[in-house]
Amino acid sequence: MLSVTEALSHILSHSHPLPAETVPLTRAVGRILREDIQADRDFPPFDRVTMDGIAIRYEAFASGQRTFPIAGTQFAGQPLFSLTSANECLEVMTGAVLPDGTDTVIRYEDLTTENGMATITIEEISVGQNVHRQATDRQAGEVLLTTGTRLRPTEIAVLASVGKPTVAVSARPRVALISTGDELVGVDEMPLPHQIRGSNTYMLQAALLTLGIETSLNHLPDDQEKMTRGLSSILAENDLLILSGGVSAGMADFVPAVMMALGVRERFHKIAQRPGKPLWFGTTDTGKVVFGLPGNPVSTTMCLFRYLLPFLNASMKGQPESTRYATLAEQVLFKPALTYFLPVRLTSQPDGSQLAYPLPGSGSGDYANLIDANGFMELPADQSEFAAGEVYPVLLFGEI
Ligand SMILES: Nc1nc2c(c(=O)[nH]1)N[C@H]1C(S)=C(S)[C@@H](COP(=O)(O)OP(=O)(O)OC[C@H]3O[C@@H](n4cnc5c(N)ncnc54)[C@H](O)[C@@H]3O)O[C@H]1N2
Ligand code: MOO
Ligand SMILES: [Mg+2]
Repeated sequence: MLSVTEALSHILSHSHPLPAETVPLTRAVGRILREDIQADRDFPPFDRVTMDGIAIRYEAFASGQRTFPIAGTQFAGQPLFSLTSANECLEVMTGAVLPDGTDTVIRYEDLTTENGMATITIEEISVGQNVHRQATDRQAGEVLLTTGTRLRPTEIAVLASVGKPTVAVSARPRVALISTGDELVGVDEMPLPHQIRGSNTYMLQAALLTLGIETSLNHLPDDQEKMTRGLSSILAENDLLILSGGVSAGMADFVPAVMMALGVRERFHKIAQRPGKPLWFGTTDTGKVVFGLPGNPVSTTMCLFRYLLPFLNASMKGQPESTRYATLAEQVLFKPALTYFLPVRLTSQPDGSQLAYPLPGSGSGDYANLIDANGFMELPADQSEFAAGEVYPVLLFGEI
């Protein structure tokens, strides 16, 4: 059986880079940038006042002057004023350009004003205080964001600042999510005693939406013929199919056979892991990709984080995410020669480390257990005892 890393490299070898497209900035969050972004101006573009108060020439203060006639006011958004007399001051507001002829700002809390005069009431000031100097953060022409960056709200702010009403990002794959199983009913239906409401495709849809990927929700029954017909048209209209269920050893687990009948070549079936062992992966000659995720909800979730998200990231030419690690809080024993994805509750410690408390739950059907967990810890297959204090990689639910 394939190991986790072998399976992932198979999967990544079948990711085809998607083309770039231009989208409005207002729709770009979560998408992968496909152009380098330069600073069009210095950051900040002018000497920026950072406190409401008065601007003076430091020399005047250093020579003993404490009371300054107020010669005017420089508001934010007004063109540059000049202080004509070195012994006067200008009132200045946060966000304003520092007036020409001044170099230091004293906040209102440190002065009094009366009859058009400002008197500084503190003894210690430093030259240049309360001024955010032009170009101290970034210089015009500097590359701020590189292609492959996933656009978070903080990057959206940078794009707005440099004047990008539209931005080049990776096109999104056409993705169909397909639940299978006669026991499943819709979210708006009342299940009979032997039925359940399907949840996996909703979980997958939510995960992909955070990457800006829209998906269609589909359902097919455990009927080989109906499944073949349904999947044939879904395959024709999509680049990526993500199925849930129907991939293990049951008499109604038709997904691998149906896929092969539709010309999807099996690249692998089964990985030495728990949960998620029966993962099925296939591709067509035309470059379409099919993930047959195991139906048990914890397996589906684990396969999303370990395989599907890296695949999508590679297809959209995103910069690889760095591996996260945490420290196991308690001893764990796991005998089978399988990589064990253990649900854990991560807590930050005062020393800055992350402790992972095991939440094994009652198996891969126990998705309520994931409410308390905030990630999976990946425990290697060649070990059966995992001691408290050992450090292992973690997949964090909050990272998407
Ligand atoms: N004889 C064997 N039986 C099983 C094996 C095996 O190796 N030999 N593997 C087990 C493992 S491990 C897993 S994981 C499951 C995988 O099952 P399938 O992918 O075939 O999925 P189903 O049989 O259709 O369903 C399994 C389970 O998941 C529930 N399910 C399915 N879809 C959804 C959905 N959209 N939302 C919520 N829950 C869903 C379904 O009701 C079942 O309870 O097989 C083991 N069996
Ligand atoms: O490997 Mo399965 O995913 O235990 O239920
Ligand atoms: Mg099954």
